[in-house]
Amino acid sequence: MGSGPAILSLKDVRYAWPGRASFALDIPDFTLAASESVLLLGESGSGKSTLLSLICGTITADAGTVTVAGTDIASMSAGQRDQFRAEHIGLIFQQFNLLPYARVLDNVLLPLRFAPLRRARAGVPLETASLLCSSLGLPADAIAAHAGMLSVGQQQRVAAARALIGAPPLIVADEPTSALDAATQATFLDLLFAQVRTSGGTLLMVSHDARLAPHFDRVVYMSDIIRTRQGAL
Ligand SMILES: Nc1ncnc2c1ncn2[C@@H]1O[C@H](COP(=O)(O)OP(=O)(O)OP(=O)(O)O)[C@@H](O)[C@H]1O
Repeated sequence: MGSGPAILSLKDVRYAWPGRASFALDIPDFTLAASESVLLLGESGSGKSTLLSLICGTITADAGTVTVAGTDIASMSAGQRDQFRAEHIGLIFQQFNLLPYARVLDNVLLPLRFAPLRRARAGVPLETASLLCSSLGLPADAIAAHAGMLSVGQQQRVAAARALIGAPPLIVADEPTSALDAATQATFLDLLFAQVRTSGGTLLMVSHDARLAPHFDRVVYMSDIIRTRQGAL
């Protein structure tokens, strides 16, 4: 379990998608301590991805504050938020979002292009990228390939390496294991956790799959942190 200052804090956050009166997110208090791993469980449509978008600053709250690594997301311009996200947040998307025609290592190095501080933390970037890939269980021939040539499980590992490079303080993963069987999923999580511990980062993963729970320091249910108004006017 993590300790020390909060790496993520949401206070009295409210958000409604423009033109979508039927869904509103209302989060009184949600906090992650530095270095903890948290699984956020919720049903489809409960607002997990919306919450991640608020944390990443791709959307901004209608009310309340979202603080990441001590910075209030709303205090920045859109451009500053993009820069801040690149420096501080490692993202693993549901569909991985790899560039299929780019080499695996170029995919892993991509976040560093827009984040000089993160790049500086990555040491010798190409060596670090290669080491991360092999630590996450990618064989040498896969590391040398174009990302689009890899299996789903291998692409997931590339996506994890891309999120981890340069040790961002917050790693955010949107159901990255949903396409995989339970054994492959467990192996991946073990490798991911080992790397997150090495980097000292905080991991927030959202999922609807309660079987992942034993891997995490803490499990939080969307229903415990949100007040939603499904079907409200
Ligand atoms: N870009 C968007 N524009 C408008 N409405 C959206 C958008 N993204 C999500 N929503 C709406 O917000 C609500 C919550 O969706 P969200 O994707 O956050 O849930 P989720 O828990 O991540 O679901 P899933 O597990 O299926 O991915 C839904 O009613 C959805 O239709």
